Amino acid sequence: MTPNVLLRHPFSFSIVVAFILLLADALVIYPRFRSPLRNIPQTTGRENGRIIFESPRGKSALRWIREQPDAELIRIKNAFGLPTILCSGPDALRDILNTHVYDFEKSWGVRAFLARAIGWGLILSEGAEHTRQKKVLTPAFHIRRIRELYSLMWEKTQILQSGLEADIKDHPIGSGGFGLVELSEWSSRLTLDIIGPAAMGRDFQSLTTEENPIADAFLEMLRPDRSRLAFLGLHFIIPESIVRRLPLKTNETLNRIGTFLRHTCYDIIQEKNRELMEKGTGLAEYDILSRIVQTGEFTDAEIVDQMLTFLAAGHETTASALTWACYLCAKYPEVQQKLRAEIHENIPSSTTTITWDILESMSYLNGVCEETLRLYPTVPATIREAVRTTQVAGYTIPKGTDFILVPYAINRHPRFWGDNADMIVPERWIDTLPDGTTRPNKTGGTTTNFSELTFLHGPRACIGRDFAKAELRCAVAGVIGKFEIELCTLEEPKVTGVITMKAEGGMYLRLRPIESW
Ligand code: HEM
Repeated sequence: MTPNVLLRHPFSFSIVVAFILLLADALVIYPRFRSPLRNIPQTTGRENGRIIFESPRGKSALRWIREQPDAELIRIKNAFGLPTILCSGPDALRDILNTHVYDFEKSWGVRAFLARAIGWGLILSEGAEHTRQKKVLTPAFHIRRIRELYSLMWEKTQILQSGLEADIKDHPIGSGGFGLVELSEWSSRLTLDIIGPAAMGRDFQSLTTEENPIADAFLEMLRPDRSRLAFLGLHFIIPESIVRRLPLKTNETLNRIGTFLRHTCYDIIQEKNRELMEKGTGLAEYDILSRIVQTGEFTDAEIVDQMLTFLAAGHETTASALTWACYLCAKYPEVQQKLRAEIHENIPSSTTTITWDILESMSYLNGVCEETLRLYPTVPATIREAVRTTQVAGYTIPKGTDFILVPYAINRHPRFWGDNADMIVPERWIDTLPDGTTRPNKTGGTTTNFSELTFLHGPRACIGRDFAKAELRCAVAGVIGKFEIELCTLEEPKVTGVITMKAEGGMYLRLRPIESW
């Protein structure tokens, strides 16, 4: 179309001009002169897309935060030049996680992707429905209930010890009684065998059986490889309803595993319903499922989704934390030795019965677990979208603005953690009282809760936080008490993972049993 043609067709001309003006407004005038986001400090270049593929996820965010240490918010351009906002200061985090928490939701595409793996349970519910579900489910995670589970957690940790001893014998390395052990799969099996009975009264026995379809299903579903990451990335650009119809192998795998896990959960729920009919409402209140069934608040289909959520969110996460705790102990032998001394002082042998007050009073154990969760937050990044125009740290945020929250970066922010933010310092989490005794503290010596985002905060915080911390304490005490651990290479493990932080190719470490414990 030449200009002459346009002048002869004024209507077409106006449409073209209007289109050019709209484009110029959207790409140049609005972002530079009118957008309420324009005053937020920004990074240079278009770097957002990296966050999905980089290793570790959150590395770039940490760099941006360190470049602008006092910023509450940082503007990043995504692959299409549109802004995504990184939350980097305590006021912004408070607004998003507490004050205006329901003005933010996880974007639809990512929720739809996650739903195929973890069901439409609590994690993916939003707004009033989330408030309702959280209210009903929270009592099942009361600290009193968690403490009742310590004996189950310790019993399973003892089974893990036997499994590791056998593995060491089968895979000797060098002289001196060491064996080469891949820790991440053992950790996964341990946490699955704890969440099974705790969540649904079903012992999957994955620590003792070679073939375990449930454990294998989760391992396959969450297998961290580039095709899975690329598949996740697709959900940011193509609607999920289209992605799920593409002839991709990942679609086939997710459908197959999803159907298998759903059927398994459904069968367990039917069993639980029958038990409830037979015994009336006096059903043992041991597992989370029994409690949920007895509330009468959810349909069977909804309970299947909640169970899938608890199984997925409740096992890979803590397994990852245990794996990184072992890695850190191998990397820092002085931390390992100090921790073992505390464990042996408080728990005379691996066959001793433990109680929650013993485990919860061990300051150094608490410090090592907290530092692991800080340095290797299982969920290194998560996203939010403003579902209405709102305010964050004094900035007006238009509806539709995308946000990223990056525990990996916040947890290593020198503004909160000082110059040694990247180092493991368990002592941060220990208070020394005037009489010289020590006790664990909850903030790592920082002045705000928002210095650590591993479990987030506020109404959307992880419901399983106390559960995970108890489980981690038990498992770390059992493994470090019973085994000396060494690195088998000085090379840093490459961190990967679709949602959680995993070591690429597994976490191979050298282990030697401590016979005297
Ligand atoms: C080290 C272990 C764990 C870590 C680091 C962790 C981390 C998180 C994070 C960051 C979230 C918020 C995600 C978001 O909103 O974007 C979350 C939510 C959640 N987690 Fe965990 N989690 C852990 C263990 C567990 C366990 C053991 C369970 C269950 C037994 C669990 C169940 C959930 C549920 C149901 C939610 C949704 C809460 C809500 O939206 O209200 N998590 N977790």
